[in-house]
Amino acid sequence: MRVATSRRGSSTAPTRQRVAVVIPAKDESRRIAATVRAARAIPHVDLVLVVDDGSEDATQHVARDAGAVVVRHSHNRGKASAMETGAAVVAMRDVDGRPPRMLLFLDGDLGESAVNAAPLVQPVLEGAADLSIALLPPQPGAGGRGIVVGLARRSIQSMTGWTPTQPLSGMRCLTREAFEAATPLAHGWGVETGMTIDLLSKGFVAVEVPCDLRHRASGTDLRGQMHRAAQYRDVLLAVNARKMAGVARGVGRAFRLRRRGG
Ligand SMILES: O=c1ccn([C@@H]2O[C@H](COP(=O)(O)OP(=O)(O)O[C@H]3O[C@H](CO)[C@@H](O)[C@H](O)[C@H]3O)[C@@H](O)[C@H]2O)c(=O)[nH]1
Ligand SMILES: O=C(O)[C@H](O)COP(=O)(O)O
Repeated sequence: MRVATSRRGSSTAPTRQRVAVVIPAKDESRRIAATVRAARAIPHVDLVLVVDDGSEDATQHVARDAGAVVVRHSHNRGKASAMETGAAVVAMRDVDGRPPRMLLFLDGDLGESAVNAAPLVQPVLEGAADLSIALLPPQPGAGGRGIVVGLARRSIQSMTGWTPTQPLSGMRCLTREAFEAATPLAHGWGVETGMTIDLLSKGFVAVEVPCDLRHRASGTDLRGQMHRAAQYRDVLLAVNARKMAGVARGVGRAFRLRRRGG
């Protein structure tokens, strides 16, 4: 388990704590049933919510038949938006007098391997971390050259001091407090990078946890390269927005100090 060098670990009571799995899904009808069934088998999970992000296939029906609660965007809005919708729906289904459910975000294409995300729950449940991020084994057919991953890793490193191994990994478990501190989420594929920067900057603790997960990796074909270009764009936008916000905060602080001094 790799631990970020940041402070703070929230003290989530281990008893009665429940976990909601949130699965953003766009055109995942081939794998979503196996993913949902496997997610339901993860200890502490009592709700599996699929957010169908404007799919053109039967994702919503297949997911419902497999036992998920399903909500749907009528138009595609991107992964980050699906995550926000999912968290809002979980909040509506939380019960008064019980702690809010922890959130476990899983991709829709994990299939049966989704059950192997279970080790993400424990560090957050025990309060050792606020955010746990899955470290995946090498994926068959993956065609990445590390360009997007490198951009995200270097950006997180320079802005927080922590060097994640897999900065784009979207399989992550976090407390509701941490999720709320990370909103509004960065758009689209920038969501993981933005979330990690925001949470570590605010003193939350992140860990990376090895999980034996398999997903549909992007290849080297045109589709794969187009996908990476979109990822690069979104990660860059997320990082630049946070850098600008940092500059604005610095200017504001200097201005206030000057006024106080004068
Ligand atoms: O508009 C979209 C596109 C995708 N998805 C879902 O988002 C998840 C991840 O998408 P995927 O196509 O599998 O992307 P990958 O490139 O394989 O994703 C890697 O990189 C992303 C960041 O760029 C992370 O979000 C992922 O967790 C990580 O597996 C899947 O469940 C998709 O169905 C949406 O909800 N809306
Ligand atoms: O295939 C991948 O690992 C992601 O799409 C990121 O691509 P990258 O190789 O440019 O980092």
